[in-house]
Amino acid sequence: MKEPFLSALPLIHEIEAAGYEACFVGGAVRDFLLGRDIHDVDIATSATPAELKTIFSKTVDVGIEHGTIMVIQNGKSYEVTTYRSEGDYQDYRRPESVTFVRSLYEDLKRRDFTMNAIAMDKEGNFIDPFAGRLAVEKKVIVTVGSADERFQEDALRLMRAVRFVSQLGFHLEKQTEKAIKEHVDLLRHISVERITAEFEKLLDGKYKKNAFELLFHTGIYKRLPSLFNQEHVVQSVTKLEISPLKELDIWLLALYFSGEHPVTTLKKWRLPSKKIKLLSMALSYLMLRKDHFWSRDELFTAGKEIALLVETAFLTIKREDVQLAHLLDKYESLPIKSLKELTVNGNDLIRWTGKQSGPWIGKVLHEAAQAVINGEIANHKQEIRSWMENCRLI
Ligand SMILES: Nc1ccn([C@@H]2O[C@H](COP(=O)(O)OP(=O)(O)OP(=O)(O)O)[C@@H](O)[C@H]2O)c(=O)n1
Ligand SMILES: [Mg+2]
Repeated sequence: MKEPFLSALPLIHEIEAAGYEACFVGGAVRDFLLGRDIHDVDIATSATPAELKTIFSKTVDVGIEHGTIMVIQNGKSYEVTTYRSEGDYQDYRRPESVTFVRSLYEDLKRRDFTMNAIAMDKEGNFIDPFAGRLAVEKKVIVTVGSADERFQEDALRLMRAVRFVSQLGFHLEKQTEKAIKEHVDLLRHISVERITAEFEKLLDGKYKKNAFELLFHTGIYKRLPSLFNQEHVVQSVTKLEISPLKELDIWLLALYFSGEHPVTTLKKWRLPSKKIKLLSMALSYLMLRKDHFWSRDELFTAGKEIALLVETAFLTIKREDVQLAHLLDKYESLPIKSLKELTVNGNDLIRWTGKQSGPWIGKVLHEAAQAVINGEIANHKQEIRSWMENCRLI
């Protein structure tokens, strides 16, 4: 056995010493079998939360209504969940109240996919009544028992299936895929926040092209908080497979293909306002890098055109530039961020040239602004004027 299971072992020993069962379950066991990084181990037990509290001195009620408490030991925290059974699901969402059971089998039976229904005991033996290990070996996502029932119990599982495709590169078993198609409408019962949380994991996955194809193929995309243009997204995602950008890219694409104001789209996904701000800034920076100096309003209405630009920007931007933080630092350090910040305006141009006002003014200002952004000249009135004269712009 390896970390982080090893440091959680004493907990299992203590629960067992008190006369109850305890084992590792869920994503940690699945990821262990796959050789993936394991973030947090989940422990399942036959002891009720009240019984656990008599065993451990430091506990926090993190999800006690679902039978989960957090045990704190040696400065680390572990989620321990009491075995529970299916059948308490209401309105196709997670159950409001749960029925605790004493049997591990009953607990594994109510889980979503066989790969997530494998338990591992303290000696590293697997308890795998639904052939989850075989599914992992075959890279297949298949529900535990009836697919219809599992999806009706909690419709978020539709999204989970697709995000596992993206993270793990697995494929959907036939019946499971059929049931997803049939139950797409159930997603309307699921909160936007939960859908977005799964979608963000999907965006972070290595196999997002497959996942996006599935979103369209199953019809899930119609139930997402904002619409995507299917053809454009599939094309772009194919390119993005080789793009070093991770979540930023698809969020940006989501904006363009929705054909509406980016902030409107991102609000539909209920992203935190800080994130919305960061994404708009990253968007502006990408535009500036592609020599497109547009006002915010123009930027927001340019839709498709921006999409094409960003696609090429993804492919041309240097790898070290792509970290969001790096991108934003660069954006912050730009000498000007809009035409209005240029020290020269249209009236100056008219005065200097004696010419009539017209579309030429915008073009000249635009070129000067781009030169300032590229660091060719400083944002000083006289310097800009000389530069314009040298370039025969005025
Ligand atoms: N809608 C859900 C959510 C979770 N589970 C079960 O609860 C476990 C833990 O859930 P969670 O931590 O949300 O997902 P993981 O599968 O552990 O994935 P991750 O690695 O992203 O945490 C899952 O493995 C699965 O057995 C479920 O049956 N149905
Ligand atoms: Mg987990």
